[in-house]
Amino acid sequence: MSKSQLPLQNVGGAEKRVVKKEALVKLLRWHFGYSDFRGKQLEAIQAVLSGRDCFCLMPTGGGKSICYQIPALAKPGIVLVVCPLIALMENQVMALKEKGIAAEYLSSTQTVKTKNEIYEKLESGKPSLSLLYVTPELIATSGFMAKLTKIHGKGLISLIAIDEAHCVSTWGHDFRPSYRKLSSLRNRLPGIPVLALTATAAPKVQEDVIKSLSLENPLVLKSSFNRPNIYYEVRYKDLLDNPYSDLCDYLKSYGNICAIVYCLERTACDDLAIHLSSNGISCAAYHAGLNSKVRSSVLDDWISSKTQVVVATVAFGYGIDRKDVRVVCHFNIPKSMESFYQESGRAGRDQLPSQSLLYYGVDDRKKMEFILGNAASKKSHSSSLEEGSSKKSLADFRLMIEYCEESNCRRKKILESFGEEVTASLCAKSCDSCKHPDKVSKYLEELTNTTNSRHRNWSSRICISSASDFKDAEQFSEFWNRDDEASGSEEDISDSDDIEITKHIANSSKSSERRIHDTMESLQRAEENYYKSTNNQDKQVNKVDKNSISETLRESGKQRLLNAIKQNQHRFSNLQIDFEISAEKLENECHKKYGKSGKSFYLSQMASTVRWLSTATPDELTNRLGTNANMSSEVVKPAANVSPLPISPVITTQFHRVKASGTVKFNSPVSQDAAPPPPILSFSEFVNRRKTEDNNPSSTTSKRQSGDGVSRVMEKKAKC
Ligand SMILES: Nc1ncnc2c1ncn2[C@@H]1O[C@H](COP(=O)(O)OP(=O)(O)OP(=O)(O)O)[C@@H](O)[C@H]1O
Ligand SMILES: [Mg+2]
Repeated sequence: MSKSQLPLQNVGGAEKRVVKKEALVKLLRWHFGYSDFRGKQLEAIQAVLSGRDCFCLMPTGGGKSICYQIPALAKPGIVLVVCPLIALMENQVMALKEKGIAAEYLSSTQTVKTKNEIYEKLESGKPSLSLLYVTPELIATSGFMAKLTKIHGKGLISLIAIDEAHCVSTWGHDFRPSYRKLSSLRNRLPGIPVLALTATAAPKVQEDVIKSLSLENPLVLKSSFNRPNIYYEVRYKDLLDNPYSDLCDYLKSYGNICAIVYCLERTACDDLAIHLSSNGISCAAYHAGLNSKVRSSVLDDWISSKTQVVVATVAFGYGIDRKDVRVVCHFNIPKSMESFYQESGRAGRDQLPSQSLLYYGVDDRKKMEFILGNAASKKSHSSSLEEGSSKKSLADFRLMIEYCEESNCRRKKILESFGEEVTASLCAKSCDSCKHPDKVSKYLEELTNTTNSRHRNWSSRICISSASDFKDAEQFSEFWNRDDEASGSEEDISDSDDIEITKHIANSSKSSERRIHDTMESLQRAEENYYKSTNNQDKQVNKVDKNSISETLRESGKQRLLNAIKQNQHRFSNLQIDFEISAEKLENECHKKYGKSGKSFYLSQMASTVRWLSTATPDELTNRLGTNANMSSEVVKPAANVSPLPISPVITTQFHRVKASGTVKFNSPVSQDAAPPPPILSFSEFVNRRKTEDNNPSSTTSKRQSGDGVSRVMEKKAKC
């Protein structure tokens, strides 16, 4: 594989040769459309490109992914990315492919055929891949490790990136036993730099990550964890007449904004989602109790703005990159400051004013204390390591209680809990305690009085309910399941969504191959049973009725596909197709394939078609409409003057990768002359401005004109 010609510069002596900033910025602009690097991104990229290990600590939404995605484009070879969740890998790979970057992931959810194709690519000796995403469980298997060693032997691995690296540490809030096995990568793939990335700032976790991954003299980069665009607020359930209605009014007061509401239990998600929906809020529930088809459709609808609010357990979150989440609400107190920071940090990834709202209730607090205490007492019978981590869970939760029950600055509390020293003025009245100190003090006083007067009732109620309700809560909430993860399974489904299967595998004492085989069989059996039951109409009349596809559903399906085509029309602008007829053809295809199997299969097929439309090339769309759906030739006419594929401005070898994937965007990146960032508006200013723009669409004309894009691309090509 030929080396790229990126310009190098010497820093502090001849040995330290780093890639020049200008060349990297060009790549960033070309592939991602961003005008410059943020925070410590550049330093991290330069470090790993020079062959140095790096530990990179950046806040949620800070842009950690770019730290390994740019090296993948700057240097020949594959960047191996270890990710904790399949959903996260899928999202990132899909987004990269949309940008014409050759990325793949390997997971147990893929078909054997797809996996084999990727393995063939890897073993071809000249893989066109830039990034390969894998689960930590896959890395732990001897079969995959042997493959990696072989690829490494051919000099084809350029970097190992460990995303969400705090999962390595038992001190972190999301410990994953399989992450600990990643230390073997250092010995098995010698000479390859390792980049560990996390948004978890506890010093103990940092030390543990560096040690466990055997990072050698790493460059340690730490950014401030402050999220200045998030306003923090706590509301007290015990002082509200009806917290459900309060949340409903709160969301409505901002109009049709995008939000995530976190609940502790699955049933609470369902109830709250029903309540919000019945009050006119576009919303859906998401948790591991729903089948994967439903979850996938909820996710699709939310990402494509069809639904605005998702009411979810912690199963929802990692790697979901919707930038315009304006509100993250915790309807129950989270288990630790780290979880709270990660989850609330999903708001405002576009850096615009956003809100974190936490509903604190004394009942919720007791429930969580009970759960954590229970876990601690179970573990006190196990190893001292586990016992230590359980005590830590209780101490972590204490910080969350303090966050809610103290009248001091909330932002300061968050940052100080991560060991960051901050001045009182940093907050600039962007939390309720700083903005309305008198009100917050009054509420806390009322809370103390209320809890004191209700204390006796509570303690008896809590004791009675604890035996039954809390046991149920343990079964239907998500966060502790990660601790129960199988530690040696072949390739566990790295998704909290698949807890049942993982647990089943963990409990089995069979060989790993046998376990995989069993899992595949049980999945197949479940699918066959589903088909049998839906086809057996005599016995299952009610089920089929419930599952039937109405004309209204089909109409809304067509509309959904039409919207998806329109959203992606910049890519299909060279095709002379009638969007409505195309949507109808695609819907017909879905209905023909899955109509008989029932609503959920039909919906999931629709969802996957929407996803497909977001990455399909004009040719792929033509083929699908032309052959699969018998599209008439009048409808699909490929334009005669299809523009040639653009060439990346910096690396010529990249051209082949881009061309191979065939999904180059014709829209050019943003202007090279970076405009100064707009002033940060207050949250209400921002929402009001959006409302005005919505009412006056002519004020926001589209800037994405493919003609401009192509000519700019051609200009760049000429410069090259
Ligand atoms: N230099 C940049 N300029 C503008 N936007 C950027 C830049 N780098 C990244 N982003 C955008 O910021 C958002 C957050 O990036 P990313 O998902 O990598 O964050 P993260 O640090 O991994 O967050 P999390 O901890 O939640 O996983 C993305 O939408 C990404 O495209
Ligand atoms: Mg990330």
